[in-house]
Amino acid sequence: MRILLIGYGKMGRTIERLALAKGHQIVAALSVEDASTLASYTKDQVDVAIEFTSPDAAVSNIMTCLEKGIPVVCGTTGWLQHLPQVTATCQQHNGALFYASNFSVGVNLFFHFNEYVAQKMQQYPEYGVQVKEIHHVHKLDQPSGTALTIAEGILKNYPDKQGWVNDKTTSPDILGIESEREGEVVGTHVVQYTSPNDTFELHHIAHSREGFAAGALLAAEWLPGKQGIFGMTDLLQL
Ligand SMILES: NC(=O)C1=CN([C@@H]2O[C@H](COP(=O)(O)OP(=O)(O)OC[C@H]3O[C@@H](n4cnc5c(N)ncnc54)[C@H](OP(=O)(O)O)[C@@H]3O)[C@@H](O)[C@H]2O)C=CC1
Ligand SMILES: O=C(O)C1=N[C@H](C(=O)O)C[C@H](O)C1
Repeated sequence: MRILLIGYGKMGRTIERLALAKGHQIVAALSVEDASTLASYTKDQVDVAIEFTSPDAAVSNIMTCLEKGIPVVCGTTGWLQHLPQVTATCQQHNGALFYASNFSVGVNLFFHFNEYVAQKMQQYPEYGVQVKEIHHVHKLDQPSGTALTIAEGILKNYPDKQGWVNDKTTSPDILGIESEREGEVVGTHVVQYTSPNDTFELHHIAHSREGFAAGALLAAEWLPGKQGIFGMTDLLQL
């Protein structure tokens, strides 16, 4: 497959390494300096684009790909408030977008179990629930996209909670998401249920970025030829 990498940082470089090992071709790897060249690529040159940049750059990059008819896999987090606008452009151009806040298979299993556990635990009000995420100090967005997906899975099972707050809280009306930035931590997510008598946790620790990159490549192999907006539940048997 001919892959256009948009973003050539920690994720872009990891994806490049795995893609070459699988026999794919990297048409180009664009960093900030090359951002203006994105519009020069056509669907005849590129089978799929993989976008891992920054919250500020993602929407414009996705829109350009959709307008040019290039299927795009996006892992950048922190831009979902613009999803309605992106969805409209995708429909208008009969385009294809694959987005996941986290491409790791393990985290997507975690998402699945998180919803199941929340559904059970909301029947036991003596347990308070909170989410915690820990990432490296270079991360631009907070809370992490993964923590927001986890929060969504909890909130849909806790109708009395009105939303989330990016802090620790003991309020029963709101879900607390605590964010910590520490060294080079790749990505750690915890859902904790605590009662006066005990605590139990769902805990996911990413040991490297390879799991994210492998999932993004699987999505990129799957997406060409499809139309619409897709996510990991379309790709994995969960
Ligand atoms: N969904 C998932 O599974 C995962 C998502 N992520 C998310 O992916 C994003 C990127 O992460 P990561 O690779 O670690 O970050 P990095 O900062 O290491 O890399 C981002 C790269 O994108 C470049 N860039 C910024 N704007 C543009 C643009 N307009 N065009 C082309 N390149 C651009 C940056 O250039 P410069 O360095 O010059 O600023 C940088 O090299 C983040 O939002 C992160 O949260 C990360 C891991 C997994
Ligand atoms: O910025 C990162 O590094 C990561 N970002 C994603 C997120 O915001 O959830 C996924 C992963 O945790 C690493």
